[in-house]
Amino acid sequence: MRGIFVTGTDTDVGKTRVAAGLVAAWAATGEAVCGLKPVAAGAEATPAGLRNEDAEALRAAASVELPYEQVNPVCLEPPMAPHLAAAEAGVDLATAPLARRLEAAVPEGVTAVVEGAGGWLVPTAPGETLADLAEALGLPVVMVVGLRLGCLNHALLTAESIAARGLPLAGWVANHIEPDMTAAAANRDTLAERLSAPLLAELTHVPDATPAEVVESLHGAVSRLGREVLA
Ligand SMILES: Nc1ncnc2c1ncn2[C@@H]1O[C@H](COP(=O)(O)OP(=O)(O)OP(=O)(O)O)[C@@H](O)[C@H]1O
Ligand SMILES: C[C@H](N)[C@H](N)CCCCCC(=O)O
Ligand SMILES: [Mg+2]
Repeated sequence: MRGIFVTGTDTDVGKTRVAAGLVAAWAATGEAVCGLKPVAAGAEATPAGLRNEDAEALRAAASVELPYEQVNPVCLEPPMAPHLAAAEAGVDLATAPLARRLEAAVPEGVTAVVEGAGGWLVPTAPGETLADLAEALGLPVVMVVGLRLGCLNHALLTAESIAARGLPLAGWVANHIEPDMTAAAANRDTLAERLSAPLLAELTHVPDATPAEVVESLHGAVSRLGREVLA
């Protein structure tokens, strides 16, 4: 598969904002691009079936339209750890068949932006995590850092675990999820010094950012990823 896997330092750090923004920014350059949300926990019942808002946002940003079930093959209703929601629903989260489904869903020549769920090592099937899925798909990783107290440790642990699997960390995004984090810029600089991957973009704190505003802040990230990862 050609694309990137978007992980984050935690749940609620801005992975969807970044992933959907990257999809839209790529689409704006004329690229054939789609978003995928392999496993979603937290969904609404609709007449068409369960729908998760991350998957809907990724679909809405795409230039290549895929059926909902291909974008989000596993959609679980309760907003909780996915392996627990899957156990309740009797759903199997095994990596290998899920990776095969995703690969079959993305047409040749289409770039896929794959959003994880929660952080890097969120459990899936027994003994497996979402990191195994990123590895099975063979994708370079983009890490979204939600800038808040505690994120330095989370970001450095995540980067170390990505490297330990031999996956490339294509870059990271500094996301100002808090309006008034103390020493936000110094925390960003600390990570820039200690992570070997490039800082791809910085998203300022904007609670109700429009898609156009998010795209604007990700143009540079898309051209860098395009040159270095998708070339
Ligand atoms: N830069 C920002 N400024 C203000 N609010 C933001 C920013 N980035 C994200 N948010 C808000 O934070 C919340 C969480 O963001 P988002 O849904 O993208 O997180 P996530 O990492 O994808 O979470 P999940 O693990 O559930 O997939 C959303 O309400 C989003 O609008
Ligand atoms: C419900 C939430 N928004 C995400 N979909 C799932 C987050 C799982 C986190 C699991 C954990 O690391 O404890
Ligand atoms: Mg999300």
